[in-house]
Order: sequence, then C-alpha cells, then structure tokens
Amino acid sequence: MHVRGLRKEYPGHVAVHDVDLDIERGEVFALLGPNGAGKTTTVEILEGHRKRTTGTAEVLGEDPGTAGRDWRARIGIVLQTATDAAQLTVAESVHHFARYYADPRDPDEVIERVGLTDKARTRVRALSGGQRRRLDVALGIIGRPQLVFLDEPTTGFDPEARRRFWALIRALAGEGTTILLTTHYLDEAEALADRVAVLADGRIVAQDTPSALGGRSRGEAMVRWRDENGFHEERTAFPTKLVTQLSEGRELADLTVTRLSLEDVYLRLIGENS
Ligand SMILES: Nc1ncnc2c1ncn2[C@@H]1O[C@H](COP(=O)(O)OP(=O)(O)OP(=O)(O)O)[C@@H](O)[C@H]1O
Repeated sequence: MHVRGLRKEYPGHVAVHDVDLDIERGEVFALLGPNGAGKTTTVEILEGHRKRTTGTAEVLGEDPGTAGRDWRARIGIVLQTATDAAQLTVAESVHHFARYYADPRDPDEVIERVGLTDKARTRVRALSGGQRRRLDVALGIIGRPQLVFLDEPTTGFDPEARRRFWALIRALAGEGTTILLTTHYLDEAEALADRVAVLADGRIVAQDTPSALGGRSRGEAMVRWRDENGFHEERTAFPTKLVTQLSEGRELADLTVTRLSLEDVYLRLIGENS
C-alpha cells in the first residue's frame, strides 16, 4: 500500500493533512492517535468508502477510489459498528458470508479461530458485546483477504479474548496477510504492530517500530532497586554499567530496568503536537 499527500477536507475543517504511508505485504501496521485525529477518515479512504480531497493512494495495486468488486473481495474490513444479522446464529452468519467469496476460509475453522465455537448455535442478538466483536472479526477474514482493515478491533474484549485475537492476527500476518489497524490500546500496538504511525490533528507526527518510536530505544533507562537503606531509583543512559557497579556480584533486591513506555512516548508526541 502506497499513499502520498493524502488530504481530506470537510467543510471548514481539514481532517487529514498530507499523509504518506507505505505498508508492505504481511506487515502489521497500527495507526494511533487521539479521538478525532483522522484515523477512521484515513482508513475509510483506503477502504474505498470515503472520497479523498487530494493525494494519491494505491491499495493492492489499485486506486481505492475507483477499484471494483474484484478488488473489494481481496480486502477484509472490520468496522467499529457491529454487523446486523441478529436473527441468524453465529454459524449461519459466517457460512452465509462465506458464500460471497470465491475462495473463502472454512467457516467452522474461522469460528474456532475467533473463539466462538461454543457459541456457534447462538443467535447473534444473544451474544455479548465482545463476542459480537469477535464475530465481526470472523466476517472480516472469512473471504481470505490479502489485506485486513481493523478499526479498534478489540474494544470490549476480555483479556483472554484479546490475547487470542493477537495470536490470530500474528498468524494471519505470518501467512502473508497485510493488516492495518487502528487502536487506542498502546499495549496492543506494542504486541502486534511491526510499525506504528501516530496521527495528531490529521498529520503523521511519528512513524517507526514500536520499540524505536520517538527515540524510545535510545532514551535513558530508569534503574530501581532496594537495599538495606531502602528503595532507590536512578536514571541512566548506561543501565548495564550501573547494575554491574551496584551489584558487585550480589543479587539486588527488587531490581527493575525500564525505558519509556510506548504510552509515555505516545503522550509526549500528542502533547507536543496538540
Ligand atoms: N462526515 C464528516 N463531516 C465532517 N467532519 C467529519 C466527518 N467525519 C469526520 N469528521 C471530522 O474529522 C475529524 C477526524 O475524524 P475521524 O473519525 O477520522 O477521527 P478518529 O481518529 O478516527 O477518531 P476516534 O478515535 O474517535 O475514532 C474529526 O474532527 C471529525 O469531527
């Protein structure tokens, strides 16, 4: 996917300014940013659901503004709003959606992969919010898409469901599926994304791997430990050296070495650009 100078104007308001993105096949890419930053607008333009004002976009080799049904069948979309097939059971709706595609995944396997096997015979309207979201994910991947858009995919998931979902996304990426997700969960971006971009007020203010974002991997570390005089903490660019000096071969109680969290860096970037 290649995007250059993408811009979206609404009357009296520029929602997306000059966004450039290159996302490779099999890559998991996360768009981060506060409410109203322009994530959904960007994603909807790339899905072909919204018209851009200016700029170029190439998604799976085509312009999403003009691409046709064959292209659409190659992408999977999981929207923020839940699907509406409330009368059908989980199994019925997944089997039903599978029929729209030339080479769908096995519906029962997809239901298993999202962890809904024991709800397969339950009507969609009787699912919990998180279960319904898992069904949305199932419907988004049933067509064996080459590219999957996930807009806040794990909102409402319990911790176990999130871990299961992360494993599914990694497995899909391992099979060569490209994933573009938006999320407000920094731990999710850290666990899943090969690269992240931070949008603030419609502009990309940083783009890197989660571990290097905002100079994070080069930043100072905080070393904390405890001894007979109590609790200590020291900020240093050379944590290995400090720990070696401190320990002199003995164990240090409650030793931790931490760098800025992704959330720390994210909040700093957002603060600098708001
Ligand atoms: N149809 C529209 N008409 C006018 N303004 C819009 C429209 N859709 C979105 N906007 C504005 O564009 C900006 C970006 O909105 P967008 O939904 O892309 O943000 P977001 O980053 O996805 O936010 P969230 O995290 O809340 O989902 C917001 O200021 C929003 O009010």
